[in-house]
Amino acid sequence: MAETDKDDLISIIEEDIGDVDIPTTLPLLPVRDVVIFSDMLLPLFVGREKSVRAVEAALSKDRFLFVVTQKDPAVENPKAGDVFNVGTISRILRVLKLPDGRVKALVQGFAKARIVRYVQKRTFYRVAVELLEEPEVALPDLEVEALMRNVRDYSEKILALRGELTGDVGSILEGIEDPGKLADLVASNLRLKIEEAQQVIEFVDPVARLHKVHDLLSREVELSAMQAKIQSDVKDEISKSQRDYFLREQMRAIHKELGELDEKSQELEEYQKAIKRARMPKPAMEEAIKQLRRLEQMHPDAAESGVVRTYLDWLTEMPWQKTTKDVIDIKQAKEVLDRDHYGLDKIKDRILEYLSVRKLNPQIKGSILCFVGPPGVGKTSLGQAIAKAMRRKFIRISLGGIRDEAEIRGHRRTYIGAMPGRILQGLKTCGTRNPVFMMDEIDKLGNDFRGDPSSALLEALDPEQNYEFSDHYLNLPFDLSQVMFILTANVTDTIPSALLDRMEVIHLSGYTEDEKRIIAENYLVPRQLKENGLKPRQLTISANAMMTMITEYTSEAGLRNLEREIATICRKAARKIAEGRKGPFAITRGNLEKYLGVPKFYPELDQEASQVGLSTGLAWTQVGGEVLYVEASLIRGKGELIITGQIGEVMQESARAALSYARAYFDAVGIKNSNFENLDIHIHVPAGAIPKDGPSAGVAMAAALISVVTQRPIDKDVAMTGEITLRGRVLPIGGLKEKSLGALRAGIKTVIIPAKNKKELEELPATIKRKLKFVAVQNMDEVLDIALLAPVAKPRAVVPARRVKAAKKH
Ligand SMILES: Nc1ncnc2c1ncn2[C@@H]1O[C@H](COP(=O)(O)OP(=O)(O)OP(=O)(O)O)[C@@H](O)[C@H]1O
Repeated sequence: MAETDKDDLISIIEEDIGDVDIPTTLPLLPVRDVVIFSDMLLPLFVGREKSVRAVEAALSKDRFLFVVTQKDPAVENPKAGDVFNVGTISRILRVLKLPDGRVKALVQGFAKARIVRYVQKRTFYRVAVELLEEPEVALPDLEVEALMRNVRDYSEKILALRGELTGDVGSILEGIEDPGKLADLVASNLRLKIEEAQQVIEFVDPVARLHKVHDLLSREVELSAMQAKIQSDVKDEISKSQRDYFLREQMRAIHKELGELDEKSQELEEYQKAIKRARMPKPAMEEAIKQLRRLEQMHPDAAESGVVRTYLDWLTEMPWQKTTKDVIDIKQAKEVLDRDHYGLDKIKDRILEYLSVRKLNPQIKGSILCFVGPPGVGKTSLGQAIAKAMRRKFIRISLGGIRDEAEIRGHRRTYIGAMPGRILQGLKTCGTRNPVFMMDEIDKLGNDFRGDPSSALLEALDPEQNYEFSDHYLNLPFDLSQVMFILTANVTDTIPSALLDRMEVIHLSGYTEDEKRIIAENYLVPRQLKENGLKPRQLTISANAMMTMITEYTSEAGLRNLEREIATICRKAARKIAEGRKGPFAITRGNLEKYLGVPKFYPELDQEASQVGLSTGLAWTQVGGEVLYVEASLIRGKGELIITGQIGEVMQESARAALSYARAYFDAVGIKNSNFENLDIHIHVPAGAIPKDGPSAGVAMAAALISVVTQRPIDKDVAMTGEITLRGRVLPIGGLKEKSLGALRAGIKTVIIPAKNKKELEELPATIKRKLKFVAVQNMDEVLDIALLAPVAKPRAVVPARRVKAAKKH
């Protein structure tokens, strides 16, 4: 058997064999796994019996052998067809007989030859060969030189990539000028596959052989480069993570040595404790543990781990079981309500009844309270007082402008930056699951393609289903049934009806000027003094000054702006004291302007004189009651009705009804309707861009129309409210108290109200009734009797020239 010892250095020996006769019949030595090229030195272990004989035969003669490669290295006893035809005539340079019968021989390739026939086949093969003479290459040849240069470069590159490049390789390669020899040397050192090496040897023409080697080399360069890259990438990756791992382990060992926990274990342990502390219901606990496991397996820097941590934080910080103990002492609750709020007797009673029921039946799934009223009338502070009375925590969120369902119910965790909805956020902030939870501006809730927040809200508020409210972020049911929800709104019309059905609406109306003064003196001023660091004796505000502030510096149903003005005075006084001035400061009507600047409102001046075609209606808006002026005029046109001034559909219809009534009236009083054929009737409801709607201005519109046609001015001190029918009946309206307060603020003296509203007068504060004269009417005739003054000119249905011009200009 002939085996190559591939690890032995194979090098070239330039030996002149010119004077040696190369025989053409030689013993055959089949070898496996190697192709021997001319000039190549190769140590061989010869073990197979036939091969040992062949070696012995060679040694007994001139030491020449024909070394040829087996096609299949696995064949133990190769026959004629099992070896390639082309091989190398080689000479044994040295032999060593081994004790086990094997022979170690060092052979050197001499010349390339092809087997012509098998001469002897018995104990070993002997073959007759034909020498394959290489054709001469005519040098210098540019192409051959370029090829040789490339082959040298490639060889060096490959050896470098394999890490086998030694200093002398370059010079050895440089030293070979024969293209055939270069091809052989490179091929023999390239660790080619047997088939490829055999292909190379079979090219007799040296240039063709060099080409083949060149092709093999270029492929090998690519392969080796790729291999090297992959290896280095893998190595980099491995070495980085190994390094990190190693460092982390070291840190862990150090911490352990110091009796401390490393950051990760510490964090995990803390979460574990927090999960226990949170006393979650079973499903939440299971989810928390599952997430903790996930976190444990994650690399601390993985992006996903942040998401898991935030989720765990939420889970563990939610007040799953934490509650405050309700103390419902009705007497004490009354004290708290009275201490913080003046008046509001009916509302306080209603709240105390609500609390009493809760005291007797704590499990009651009662309705939800909803405070409705203009801004600054104490809705929020009543909510706070309820919380205080029950010793519950108080939390307040505003729903105004919320359009996205996710604001209520949270975003799914798959979104980046996902968060639970406002309700759970609120609960987490206050830390108990039974707070008084106030939701402001329920009437300003939006609704669009992002979902309907009101349906999510309904789920949260509905006592039938809110014991397992499901927030998209938490994705676990949370019990809201212990929360006491209180909603607030300015009006009820825009509250989604499904919500309104479930609420117990408590109306809070605005305050009269006297009430405001009393509240200001007893509640707002002491609070503002305290907040601004002043002592009561350092600043006093006279009753007169306070009244002026109420009438000339604010014009509102509630107390917001008044409190702000008081705060301004306190701040200014505080500054003076801080600057070293000694008090006390007394604010009087005389020096009020020094503190607050010029008055902002002149209520008495709203309408200086009674005018033709100008009536005063009363409106009930989001900010309380207000006067509403209605102007009517006749201009040349085609008998059309023009209505302007941001008014809603109901009010427009009301204007048409008023016009129809007015026409019937003109007929009745003998004014020909044919007079209007060339005239347009224009009704305008001025005062800002505030949208106005509702039917209760019908009476005021009819009065303005009749006034402009009859040329009788309308008494400026009279305000009117009521819906009108085509036959002139006056129908009832809502919000009488608010409207009366609005009328008072505007300096009105007489208010015409529908007869059906008369009963409500009993509930109005005495101060209002003292200052305002109420006249209840059944029909429009009565209104006209009270409101219209004597005509300023002859009744006519034509337009004064001055007005036509003005109208044309526009
Ligand atoms: N009856 C009252 N007695 C004492 N203080 C009052 C009374 N009503 C309102 N206030 C005070 O007036 C201020 C404004 O009230 P609050 O903030 O409760 O109004 P609100 O109705 O909630 O207004 P908004 O609708 O704008 O939220 C508060 O400082 C409140 O304490």
